[in-house]
Amino acid sequence: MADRPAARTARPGRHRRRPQGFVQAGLRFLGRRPRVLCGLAGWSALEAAHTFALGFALARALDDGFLAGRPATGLAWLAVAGAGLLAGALGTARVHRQVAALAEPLRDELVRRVVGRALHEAVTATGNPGGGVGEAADASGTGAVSRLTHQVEIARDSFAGLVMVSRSFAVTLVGAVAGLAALAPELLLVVVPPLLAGLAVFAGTLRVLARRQRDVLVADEELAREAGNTVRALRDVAACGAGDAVLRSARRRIDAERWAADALARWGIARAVALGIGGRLPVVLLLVLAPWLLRQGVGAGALAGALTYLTQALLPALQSLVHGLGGAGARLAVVLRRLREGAPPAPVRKPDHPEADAAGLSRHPVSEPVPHGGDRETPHGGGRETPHGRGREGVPGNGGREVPALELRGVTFGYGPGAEPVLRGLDLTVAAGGHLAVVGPSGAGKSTLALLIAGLLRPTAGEVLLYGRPLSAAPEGGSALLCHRVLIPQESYVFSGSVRENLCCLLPERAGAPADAALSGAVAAVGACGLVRRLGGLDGRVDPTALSAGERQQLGLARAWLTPAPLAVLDEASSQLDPAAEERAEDAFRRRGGTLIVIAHRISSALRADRVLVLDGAGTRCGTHAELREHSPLYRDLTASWAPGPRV
Ligand SMILES: Nc1ncnc2c1ncn2[C@@H]1O[C@H](COP(=O)(O)OP(=O)(O)OP(=O)(O)O)[C@@H](O)[C@H]1O
Repeated sequence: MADRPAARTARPGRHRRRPQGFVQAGLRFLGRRPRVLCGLAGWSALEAAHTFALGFALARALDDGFLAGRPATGLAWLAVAGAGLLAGALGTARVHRQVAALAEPLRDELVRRVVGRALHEAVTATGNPGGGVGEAADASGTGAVSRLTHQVEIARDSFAGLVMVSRSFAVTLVGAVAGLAALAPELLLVVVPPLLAGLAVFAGTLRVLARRQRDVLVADEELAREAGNTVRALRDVAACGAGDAVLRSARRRIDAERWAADALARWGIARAVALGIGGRLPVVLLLVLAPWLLRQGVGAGALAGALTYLTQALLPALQSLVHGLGGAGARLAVVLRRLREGAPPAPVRKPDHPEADAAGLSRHPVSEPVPHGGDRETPHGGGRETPHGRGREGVPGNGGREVPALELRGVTFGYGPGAEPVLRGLDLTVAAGGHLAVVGPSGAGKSTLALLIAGLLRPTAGEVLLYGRPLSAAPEGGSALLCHRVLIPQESYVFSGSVRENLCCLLPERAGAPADAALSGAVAAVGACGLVRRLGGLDGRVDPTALSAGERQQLGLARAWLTPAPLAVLDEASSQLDPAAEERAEDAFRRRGGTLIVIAHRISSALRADRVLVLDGAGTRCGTHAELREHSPLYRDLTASWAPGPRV
């Protein structure tokens, strides 16, 4: 089993609030309904009479009727038992109505509270009590109310079940004890002590059993929620290379659930012991002590009647009580606690990025006031140096040599064993903090190079090193590389969800939820404020089909800008933006710090870089703009064809 301590610490349902709150609230609720309670008691009395008649009439039918040679009397007593059965059935039917008269008002009261609170929170969260509730708040409010009303339904059913089992046990106990006393008081001496002992064992372990049951319920729900989320997000998980993280998280949930189920099973023994002592031991004692009872004058019919009380009434009622209180009771406690606690209040943040504020982004509250990584300054705050800034990148390697951000050593790559290689024996070094533009004619292998740098393709020969570490050492799939490099392709992947979700999907799990300021800063940096404002802010919905290619690129750029990866590779990632917007986006990545590699399609992009790599098969060269203008005929041709036109 995986790390059990983790499962323990994350153990669900470890609630500190004392359950007396619910008991008191429940008693107050019942106290306000005396008529219903009286009706319930009256019909329950009819049921108790039925239980009484069950054993008593049978005993009389035997002792006074059939065993005494008076079959008519015996049959008459059996008729009494039959009438008791009918009366009991009538009582049970009426009891159901009375229970409904208790459960329905409970549901109404809970629904009223839930909806009232959800509305209140929706209005205060938007800070607009005048009725301007935002679309996002609207949507989340509706979802929350729908979830909570579903929980209310569960609470109602659990409450009704709880009332039924506890009432039924009480009624059966009264009817059976009265019947035993009427048959022969000696029978009580045999039956009542073990019954009380069993009840005491059950009562002693009830609280811990309910807690264990609650743990299982909560763990079960969390596992189901995780599985549901994973299934819905499969495409995103694959796209973000988050398979390992999702698997780890699912394993944690499974372990937590297994631990909770094991613990419940262990405590389930206590339940079996209570049932054995309270329900089965009296039967054994009755049989063992039958000779003594007969000597005390207890008739054979009375013994049969007592056995009937035990096996037909008390044992089933005790079973229902033991299982019902553990199951429905625990479910009710969990649901009521959730309804009482509701969603945590959403703090409204003050805007701290002027541009973002102008875009109206910071007005949206965050659900959790978690900063984006405790030790991480936002890359966007007031021009501060970033974690992926040159300071961190310029780590001297062995022998005092600064480790380059990227090294390609004799890289050859072809799409298939027999295919002509796209790249052949390519050597390239990009210093930490450097800015390289890659140019070349269509089909030269620029995107292939970007994929090799990102570790999404593996070289046929040679080696790619990121910050001195060979990519071949990183596990296949890319998720382990998310902290080192980010690749922004031309076709930006945007999915249905909130703007926030679209921005955060590449962030490493351990970084936690980023602060709104960090998200707004990323949006502002790449010039996407107008777009995000139009979408409704950070919690606005994204419909990929309703966005232009350029808008999708803006979201992709902001998402990449936000990551802590020190190496950013832009593969024509701003090709759909106008030149000014593209310059702004590239500029944002340069100011972000770290190393930048741009697959360029405009001369302006190449001019902004420190160095340019011209991919041209055997004529591949790397140098400054001026050097290449002098030594690379292809570069001269390309720059001539670029100016003044926009594309190669
Ligand atoms: N998945 C693939 N399978 C087989 N061949 C491929 C694949 N992807 C690209 N190629 C081929 O590899 C070569 C290089 O393609 P690549 O996309 O890297 O070029 P590029 O320089 O980025 O082109 P462009 O500027 O048009 O995007 C091309 O001949 C292309 O047809």
